[in-house]
Amino acid sequence: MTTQQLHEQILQKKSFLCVGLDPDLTKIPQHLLETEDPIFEFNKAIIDSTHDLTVGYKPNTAFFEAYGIKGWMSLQKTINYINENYPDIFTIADAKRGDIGNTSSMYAKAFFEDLNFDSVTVAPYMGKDSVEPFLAFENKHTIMLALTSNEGAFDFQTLNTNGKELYKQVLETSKTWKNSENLMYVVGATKAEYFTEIRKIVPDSFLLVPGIGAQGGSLSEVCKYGMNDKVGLLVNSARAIIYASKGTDFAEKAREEALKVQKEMAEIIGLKFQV
Ligand SMILES: O=c1ccn([C@@H]2O[C@H](COP(=O)(O)O)[C@@H](O)[C@H]2O)c(=O)[nH]1
Repeated sequence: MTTQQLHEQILQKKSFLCVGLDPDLTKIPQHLLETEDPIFEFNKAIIDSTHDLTVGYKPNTAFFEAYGIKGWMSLQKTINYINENYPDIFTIADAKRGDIGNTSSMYAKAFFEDLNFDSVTVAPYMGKDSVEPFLAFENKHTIMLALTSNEGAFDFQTLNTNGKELYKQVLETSKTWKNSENLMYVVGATKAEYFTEIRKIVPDSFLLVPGIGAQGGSLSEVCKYGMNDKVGLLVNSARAIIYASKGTDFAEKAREEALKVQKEMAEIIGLKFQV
């Protein structure tokens, strides 16, 4: 998927919501545990009930890898289900990969070719040769961690290195890499006050923004400081949507929560873009 197609879908759906698929067997409704593949059944129901309100799905691979080979198969079924039934929806493998180039190439193949995700999250710590193998894939996107939503982001990412905070250095340097037009960046919603500075460095890039909902970030603050003239944001929420209910009505309740976020987004888009 191109960023232009993503932008068009955002305007059409009046939404820049990305629903996080973080299935946890201790949290999903009891009745699903009797099915052959509870994780897939859970995801499928969430996807079917929210697909018109969201432009992206972000399965976090940890929540699949934790269940071994069965979890990996649930991930494959989930991405296939989205690609077959809702091919316009942007998919993100939240895997936070990155290694020496030779190994990164294999990670890129796994997520872009085998699983056919539109994008994958990558950690920048190992530098240029660890990220460029992901960038080589046409119409695929590499979403690099810039300033994360957690408290530990202040341990390293905001440290001053040669007169500049590390996350700014990461943003600036990454722009010089081959095929950098395929980059997007992760910026936490809990760090809304940093968006103005970030937009000075990457005015046109899409930002994946986790941290509204369960982590308490503010959607309106993120939009105020982070939105560009093409929206340029994919705002993720997982637990607040997918675990809105533990009962048989979980998919319905997930839709209600997603709708609340989408309505707020529609209002913001309407005000800013007169659509
Ligand atoms: O900085 C980051 C990077 C990734 N995440 C991931 O996003 C979701 C957030 O889930 P919620 O339930 O909406 O809090 C989860 O998969 C994280 O691993 C992040 O939160 N912050």
